[in-house]
Amino acid sequence: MKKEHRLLVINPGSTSTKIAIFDGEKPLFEKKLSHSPEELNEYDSIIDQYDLRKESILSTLDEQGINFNKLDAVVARGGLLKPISGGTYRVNDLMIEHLQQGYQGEHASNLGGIIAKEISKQLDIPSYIVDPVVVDELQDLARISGFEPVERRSIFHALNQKAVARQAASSLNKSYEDANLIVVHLGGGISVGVHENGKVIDVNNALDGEGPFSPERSGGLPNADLVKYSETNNLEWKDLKRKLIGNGGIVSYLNTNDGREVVDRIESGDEKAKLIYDAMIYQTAKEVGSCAPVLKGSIDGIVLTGGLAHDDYLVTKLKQYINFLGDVLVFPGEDEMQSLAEGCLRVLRGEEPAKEYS
Ligand SMILES: Nc1ncnc2c1ncn2[C@@H]1O[C@H](COP(=O)(O)OP(=O)(O)OP(=O)(O)O)[C@@H](O)[C@H]1O
Ligand SMILES: CCCC(=O)O
Repeated sequence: MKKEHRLLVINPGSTSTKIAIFDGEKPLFEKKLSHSPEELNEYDSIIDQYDLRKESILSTLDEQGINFNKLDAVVARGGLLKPISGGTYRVNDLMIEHLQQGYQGEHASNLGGIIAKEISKQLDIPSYIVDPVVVDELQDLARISGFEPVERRSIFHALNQKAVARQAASSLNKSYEDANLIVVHLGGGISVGVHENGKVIDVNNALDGEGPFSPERSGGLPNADLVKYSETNNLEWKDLKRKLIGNGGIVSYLNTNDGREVVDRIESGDEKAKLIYDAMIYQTAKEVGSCAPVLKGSIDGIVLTGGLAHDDYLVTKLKQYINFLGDVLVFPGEDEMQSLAEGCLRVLRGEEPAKEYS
């Protein structure tokens, strides 16, 4: 029998580092290494967490008795690089430089490629990243913001959106390259992407304040009021960023980022929780609506995914607003580890060439 490729998969998130060993498509071992706020607060920047995260990966694999010499490749979630098209990229020196400097800002996934490269170098095997958050396939029209010095940027849940869009297209008996889909990732942040024939031609920048508010992020805010608020409170961008990303959205109104807690509060009669949660659903529906003309109404399906898509209350309400636009398909949660492994396997098996970051 042909030997399967064995992979180490690394996915650094804001409060955890997920790791897995895959034999082909099959996960042999998966673990979420949690990092407490106290532990992370000791570091000024995410890049400074490199040793902490790398050591916790290596010691966990060691405890599990994983034989590093049997690995064929390391694959990681990539970070805020230059805008690039979707696909699997070999980690190269320029990528490492840009991940270290945070080319488009700070994000936990900046550590993914760096740690992958370090481990793979010692084992003399290749390392890759797949569909990082900066995948940029925007059509030119979508880049225009309305104020010349500011260009719209594509920062979103590319890995999960692309993986789920492929599944949705296949369930519609289409190839991803032939399908027109609107994909709604409902996570700690919310991104709504227009997938036309295998390219995400428009999407809200879900990190830097476009689109609906979400459990942890404010989404788009009225410009003048935001500037007045920051001047009145004497806030620099780094302070404001902390309030809007991480402590914005539902957190700022209800002091929790947990959708399950909000739903429990609504069920026990909390009117404020209901108003805020309903408003998040309403804003998300408006964002979906704004995508329909991009496809000129030719929509094969609207796909709901991410953690909040597990919630029947949200899915039912959202469907009431958007059902008229087309069939709604629900793929709750995300499977980023599997998507990373599959992206790497497509390259190792020669089904797709590895892209070069340049
Ligand atoms: N069954 C559920 N019902 C309601 N909310 C849920 C359920 N499962 C997860 N959630 C909520 O989904 C949200 C996103 O969780 P998830 O863990 O998918 O996102 P994340 O990985 O932290 O963020 P992102 O997807 O933006 O990277 C959280 O508010 C979480 O509480
Ligand atoms: C918007 C990119 C992914 C995330 O941090 O939520």
